[in-house]
Amino acid sequence: MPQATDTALILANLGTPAAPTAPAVAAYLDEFLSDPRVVQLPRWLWRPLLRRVILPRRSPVVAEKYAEIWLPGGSPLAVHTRALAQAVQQRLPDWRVEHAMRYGAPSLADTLQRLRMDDVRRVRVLPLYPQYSTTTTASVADAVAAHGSGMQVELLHDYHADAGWAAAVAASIRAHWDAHGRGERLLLSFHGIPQRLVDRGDPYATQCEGSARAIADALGIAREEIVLTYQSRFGRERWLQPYTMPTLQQLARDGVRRIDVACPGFAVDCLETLEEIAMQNAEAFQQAGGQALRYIPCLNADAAHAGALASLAQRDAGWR
Ligand SMILES: C=CC1=C(C)c2cc3[nH]c(cc4nc(cc5[nH]c(cc1n2)c(C)c5CCC(=O)O)C(CCC(=O)O)=C4C)c(C)c3C=C
Ligand SMILES: [Fe+2]
Ligand SMILES: [Fe+2]
Repeated sequence: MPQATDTALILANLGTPAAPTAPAVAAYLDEFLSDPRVVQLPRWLWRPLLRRVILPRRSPVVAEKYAEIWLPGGSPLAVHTRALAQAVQQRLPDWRVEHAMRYGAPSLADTLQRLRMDDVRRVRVLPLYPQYSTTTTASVADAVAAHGSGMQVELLHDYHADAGWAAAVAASIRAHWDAHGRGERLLLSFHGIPQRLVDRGDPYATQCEGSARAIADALGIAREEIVLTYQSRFGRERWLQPYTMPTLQQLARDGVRRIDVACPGFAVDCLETLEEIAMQNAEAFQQAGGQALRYIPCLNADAAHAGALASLAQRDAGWR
């Protein structure tokens, strides 16, 4: 078990553009989509396609989406990740708690370097992905392996069925029900990944299922009362199904009027929750005949979230 002061905890998140502008989004997507953990096409084919076709077309469109959700303090993902790290720091006064991004700033490389300069010897890296995926968690592991030399660095694999985390998610759903009444359905939407990766052994889908079960248990409802879907498909190949948007549209056509949607695969709110779910999917649900999609925010810097992560950080099991 790590001891005081010479121990640090890094909360590692995906990263986000520095500004809601096409050049900043292009720089971010360039780094993100060049990661072979994320896109597995051969480099000679993918690099020119990305640089010449995808970034010029996609960046201005995506920049407008970021502009719609941008906060005074920056991108929501950055603002909430920072606040979460501060909340965890308060619960771990003997640790040094930092946050870092896999893509963009503050980078994992710079953060590890700063800790090394300050003679921190033990670092625990907690990827802010409750469910393990090769596309996310393993990519953080790659960066840590590349930049974590000279220190004892441990990484948490996942916390998809952690009781404290599931209880925090359940409490946020209950609070939403108390404030707004319970909708006719509860839908949990997770970020998708290509089905191909799951077929090759990525445990992500199994862990998303496990999370839904843990959240149902913590809510005291049956798993069957939850609809589980996958969002944010990128590219043309088959991703994990069922897809979020067509499922919502079908539910509306089937007569569901009010639906509650939470995104427990995202530790903090970001483009994929605030724009894709709370704006785009909410509109599609209404256009298909639904009355209201009520989005339940991510845990963000909630006390229960910070408490669950602080207790994970201190635990002996799960780190390697
Ligand atoms: C929560 C886990 C995530 C998994 C798994 C994941 C896989 C994955 N994502 C892409 C492509 C994109 N994702 C984008 C945004 C985005 N993705 C996650 C999380 C996961 N991605 C988050 C938290 C965000 C939001 C970032 C923010 O700034 O708010 C984007 C960028 C937006 C866009 O251009 O649409 C892309 C692209 C792939 C290809 C993939 C697995 C193969
Ligand atoms: Fe993504
Ligand atoms: Fe998206």
